[in-house]
Amino acid sequence: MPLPSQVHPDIPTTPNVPLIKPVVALGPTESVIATATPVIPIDPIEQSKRLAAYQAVDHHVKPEHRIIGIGSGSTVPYVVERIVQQGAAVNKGRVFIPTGFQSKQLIVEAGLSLGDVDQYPTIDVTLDGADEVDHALNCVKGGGACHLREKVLAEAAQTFILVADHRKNVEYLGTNFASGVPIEVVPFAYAKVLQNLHHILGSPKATLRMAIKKAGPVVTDNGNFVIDAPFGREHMIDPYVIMAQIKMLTGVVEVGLFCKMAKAAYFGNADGSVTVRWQDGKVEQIAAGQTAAGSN
Ligand SMILES: O=C[C@H](O)[C@H](O)[C@H](O)COP(=O)(O)O
Repeated sequence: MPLPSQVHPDIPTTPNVPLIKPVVALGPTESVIATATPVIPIDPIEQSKRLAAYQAVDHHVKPEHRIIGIGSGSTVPYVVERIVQQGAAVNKGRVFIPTGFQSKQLIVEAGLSLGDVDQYPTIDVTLDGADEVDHALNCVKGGGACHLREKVLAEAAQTFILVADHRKNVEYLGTNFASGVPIEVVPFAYAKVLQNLHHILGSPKATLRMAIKKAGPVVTDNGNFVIDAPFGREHMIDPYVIMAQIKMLTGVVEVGLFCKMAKAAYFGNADGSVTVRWQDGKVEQIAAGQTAAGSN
């Protein structure tokens, strides 16, 4: 996964600054026809992600932090972008632990030092994206099939922080992210796990996740398959029970339900503000002019 400026070439690296065409020196025989420089608007959802990521990094990635977990998903490139902005001096002594191929690439391409959780089973802070987060800070993860490693890094972290845009901020899981709970399974067990999900745990629409540009199923960074299992609201009001039941099925490696693991969740809003939900239920609104990205 490339850095944010490569993912979205129309997005300037400094928020609120329009993209200017590069100036190219002309040769002596060349002339130029004056045209208005196009100002390409920043995608509002991308701006929301960046707001959340910047604010979370500014609050939780402190100079004394040495071991930092980097999660997966579309908001995480902005986390890395902000960490790089903290400067080479502070980043020199740090080690960054990825949750998968995407974050490993982000770390390497940003020139940061790479480590792994088997070397560093205690992490100062992990920042990660989410598919949805409820008001009790339960969340669905695994839309990108990274949730096994993500959960290990979340557990290893002294502080686990979620970052996302406002669409992920929901009262109940399954509100917008309807494809279901991602479940990583050992390949040879997938049919039995599916049968158990359909007939025992009450998810008749559970399906094996298929790849888009490859014939066959999605294969995770760990060589496993993923099942997506939708559950009704009655299970999602307090998802811990269904999470534990799914995890008990033989062949299941990890469930993409993270129950009350995060200390805080940062959501970038369309109006440029950031909503912060804390573990203790407190909700903080950071006004547009007060956000880290807004003040840049
Ligand atoms: O497996 C992927 C991770 O759990 C992601 O953090 C999650 O899917 C959110 O990704 P995105 O920000 O791309 O929606």
